[in-house]
Amino acid sequence: MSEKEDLEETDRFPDGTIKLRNPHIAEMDQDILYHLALGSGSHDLVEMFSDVRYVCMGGTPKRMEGFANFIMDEIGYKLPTGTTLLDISYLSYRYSMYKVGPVLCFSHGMGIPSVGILLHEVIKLMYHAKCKNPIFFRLGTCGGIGIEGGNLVISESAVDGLMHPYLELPVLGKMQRRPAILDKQLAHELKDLRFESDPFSVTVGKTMCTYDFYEGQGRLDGAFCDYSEEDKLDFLHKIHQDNIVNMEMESLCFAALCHHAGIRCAVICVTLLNRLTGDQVSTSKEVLGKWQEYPQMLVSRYIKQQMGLPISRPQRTHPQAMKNKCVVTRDECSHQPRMMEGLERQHLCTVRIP
Ligand SMILES: O=P(O)(O)O[C@@H]1C[C@H](O)[C@@H](CO)O1
Ligand SMILES: O=c1cc[nH]c(=O)[nH]1
Repeated sequence: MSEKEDLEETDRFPDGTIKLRNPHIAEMDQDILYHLALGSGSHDLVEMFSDVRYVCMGGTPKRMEGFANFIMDEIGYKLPTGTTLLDISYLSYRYSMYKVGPVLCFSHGMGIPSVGILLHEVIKLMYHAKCKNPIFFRLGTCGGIGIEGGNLVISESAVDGLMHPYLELPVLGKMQRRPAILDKQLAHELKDLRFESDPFSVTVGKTMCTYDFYEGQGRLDGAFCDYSEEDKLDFLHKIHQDNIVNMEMESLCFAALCHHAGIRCAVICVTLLNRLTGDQVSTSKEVLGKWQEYPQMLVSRYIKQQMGLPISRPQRTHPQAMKNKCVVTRDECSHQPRMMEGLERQHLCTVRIP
């Protein structure tokens, strides 16, 4: 299988709108985006979504609602008078979806089947709405391989659990393969948006995308386990030597479907732990919540930069996060610090800032 790495102008129409690689859709009277509770007949998708330029997705509804509120503040977007931020897809009871000006936020659930279904419908949404040159981001969590918890990994490429760089899907009784290609330039542009003062490192590297959180990622703490700790560590060290820097569960499908649709995309995940030293996610929920905002900080800076907004001001806190508490690196804080469990380069200061 050989496929070009870079997207070309011909992957989209000259005006930047999506070329759908499915001749049947244009022939249909209407297209029901069932899992989004939207349809091309029931909704004016051009009116609702044609201004979308950035599509951001991550596992949980709470994270993506938090991101929608965060990006609203960051880009200074005001909702139309008399409206509040609503989950546009609430009637689907599957995924959540928030729109903040040119930014569309989705939750995608866990794993390849869930993100795959969502991507089919979001790509069709981009097509029906005539969105121009949309960029897709996955803002996720992952296990670091040789990277401690609370740091960022931007995927340069994605492989499955057998180190295959493509998504496999049985279609009509035959295995279909789609190369999982991510936009390397976008990955490095995002990395360059890290500030010195950020409490996290950013690694651009190869991601292993698995079909399971437990045995699929070589954990010893699932309901079942037929291998020893030595077997596990042999495997993790081996893939580490093959330049795998993290493991998660969606990047392969995300990269493959976006690339097939001619859409630039990036996967930015925060590590929840270093898998070379453990399996259980034992960091407090409060700290995990804060860590999950780190990918949002980079993506927000990218969006602001693209929109011509200033990004030089270091973001000290996230509105959803510490509710007016000072969250800065230890060196920056003049208050009396209270050290937080699991944070090496940070602390949560108990002083409220106005
Ligand atoms: O975006 P999320 O945090 O859902 O990404 C990873 C991969 C799985 O979906 C999940 C497993 O805990 O987290
Ligand atoms: O170890 C981890 C942590 C988050 N998500 C994963 O898929 N694996």
